[in-house]
Amino acid sequence: MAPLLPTLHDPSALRHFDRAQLKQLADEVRSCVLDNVSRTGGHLSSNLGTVELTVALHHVFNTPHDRLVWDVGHQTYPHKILTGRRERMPSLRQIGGISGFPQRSESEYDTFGTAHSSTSISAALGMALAAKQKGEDRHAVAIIGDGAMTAGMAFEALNNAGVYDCKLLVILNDNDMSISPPVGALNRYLAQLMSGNFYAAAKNVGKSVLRAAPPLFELAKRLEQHAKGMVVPATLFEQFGFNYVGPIDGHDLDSLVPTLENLKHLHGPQFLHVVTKKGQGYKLAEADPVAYHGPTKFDPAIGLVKPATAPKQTFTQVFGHWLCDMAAQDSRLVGITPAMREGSGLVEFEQRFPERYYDVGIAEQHAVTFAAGLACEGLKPVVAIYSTFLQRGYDQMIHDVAIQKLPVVFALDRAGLVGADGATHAGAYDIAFIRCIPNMSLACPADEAECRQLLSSAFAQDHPVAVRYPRGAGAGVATPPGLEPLPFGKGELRRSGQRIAIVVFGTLLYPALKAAEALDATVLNMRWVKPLDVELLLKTVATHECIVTLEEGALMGGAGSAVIEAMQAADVQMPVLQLGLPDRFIEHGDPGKLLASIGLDAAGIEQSILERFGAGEPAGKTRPGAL
Ligand SMILES: Cc1ncc(C[n+]2csc(CCOP(=O)(O)OP(=O)(O)O)c2C)c(N)n1
Ligand SMILES: CC(=O)[C@@H](O)[C@H](O)COP(=O)(O)O
Ligand SMILES: [Mg+2]
Repeated sequence: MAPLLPTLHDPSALRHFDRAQLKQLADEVRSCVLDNVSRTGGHLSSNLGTVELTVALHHVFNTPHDRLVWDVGHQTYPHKILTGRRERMPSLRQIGGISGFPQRSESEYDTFGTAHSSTSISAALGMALAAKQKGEDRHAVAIIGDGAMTAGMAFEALNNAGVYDCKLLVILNDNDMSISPPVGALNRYLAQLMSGNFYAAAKNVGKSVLRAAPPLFELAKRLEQHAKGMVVPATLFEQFGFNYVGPIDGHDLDSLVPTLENLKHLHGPQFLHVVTKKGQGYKLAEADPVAYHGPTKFDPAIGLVKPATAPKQTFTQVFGHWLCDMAAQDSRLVGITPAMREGSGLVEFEQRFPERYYDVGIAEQHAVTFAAGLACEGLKPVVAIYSTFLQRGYDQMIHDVAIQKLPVVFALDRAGLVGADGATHAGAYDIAFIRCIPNMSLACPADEAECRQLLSSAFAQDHPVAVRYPRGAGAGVATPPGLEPLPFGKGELRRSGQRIAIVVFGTLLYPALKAAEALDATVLNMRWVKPLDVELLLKTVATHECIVTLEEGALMGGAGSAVIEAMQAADVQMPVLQLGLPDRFIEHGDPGKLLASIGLDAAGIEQSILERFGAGEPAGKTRPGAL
């Protein structure tokens, strides 16, 4: 049979494919996903699991007129392949290439930009009600995973949607997995829905009844509802006002296509429960969907292999070891993750201290307030959370933790640029949004050793403290075995030089030291954004002509702003150059190249300083009055 995929430049042709062609197409899409992800790295298991669903959706719905809204968006490679981006797949998640997530700027088929979870039902409801208000005849379909469904936001949207008569279809893609095995009562409930006789009965009912396409549609609908009534008590989703259908096999096009065709003609909010397998069709990913959730490049014939030489220790590993060591020393310590056990380095902690480990699901807001509750009772919670996902828990951090001055430690992983995931996942804002909160402190270790020490410093405080560290490895500085803290709120003079002082917050210390060699500049390693070591800062300012601040965080309101505020408060006038993340979103790509592209590597730092302050003339002459 001639391949179908190369002839498809958009989904219009596949609307006319027969079932056999759709099956062939699904096989080709699956191979295309595996082939490309094995070369580029990226999200694999979830994409292998959505192949048939994607084919069926583009077959049944008139996309992009009908809106497909994917949740998280890490499962949209089949969708990208079918919507004109197959040939760009080799550029996936690389600079200038296509994104690993849906982006409105990338394609008209990407109806809603996403990468943080649990937004799809809200956005699709907005689209469905907008269509209704404007008198446009279109469907809005939200496709949400069982993991993403655990977030409060998904339930806020269900609660709102259930009372409207609009063309909204919510598809729950239930693969019984989040990144790691799913947690919580909803998961238990979905497992019940999928279990035993009910699933078998519903599946057969679906096949015998739902295959009857319109014009027998009304009859089919009645039969289906009757059949459902016989085997299913009202589901949670029906209580929310949805018409619930399922569970059906999400890899079986013979179930998917007629079910979707029928649902398209029903009135009011519809809910379809499909069951899929993460990693479907690639045995290694089926067996270990966690490892293949977001693998780096690999040979599909062999699968992921351990590197021959031990890679450098990552900051995540430094945190994981610290957490276990501190837990062994202090029985009050409890560790919390909002569904990021592997990514946040909690695997060993869960094994060793299961009774002190809490995976709360994709529920960042709850994670923070839950920690506050634990702290109220004298426990010492450590919330391990990606900087970008803490954005979800901001009010909780202020209202539930900081105002009550509760001693919660926030271990902020993925601070700064993260690379291939791009702007949605960059930890760009935590310095700016944390340092303005009273009672909060914020530390930014320059390397692995300081990371361990500053975590100990944070844990020793009687108020909330965040410690931010980046994705991956740092300078490679060996961590001390003990748990000795570094002094609270104190930085260090790292290099003495002339005229220019570079005031560094975090891991950019190392490129700064290189730049400083060339410029003979002074370097301060500040370690803390808040409290700021004002004494060290002002002492240094007094003996220099110009100041450079450096951080891997948004410039606006960031650590550099804190330095300028401190100088203003002390009535010190001096030119200040602020280096950090600019006021624009930085797309995906290799993190080293991205940092270089915005001048945050050693050469870029040196060049920016030379451009601003010259190679030796007095700073006042270079930029009079600058601050
Ligand atoms: C707000 C937020 N928290 C955490 C994540 C990290 N994350 C990405 S995918 C995922 C699991 C999603 O599970 P599910 O929706 O079931 O999709 P599956 O991976 O099973 O296809 C998590 C926790 C995220 N993207 N957004
Ligand atoms: C889609 C998502 O949010 C996660 O899968 C994320 O891509 C993981 O990122 P890390 O690879 O940095 O853990
Ligand atoms: Mg899932």
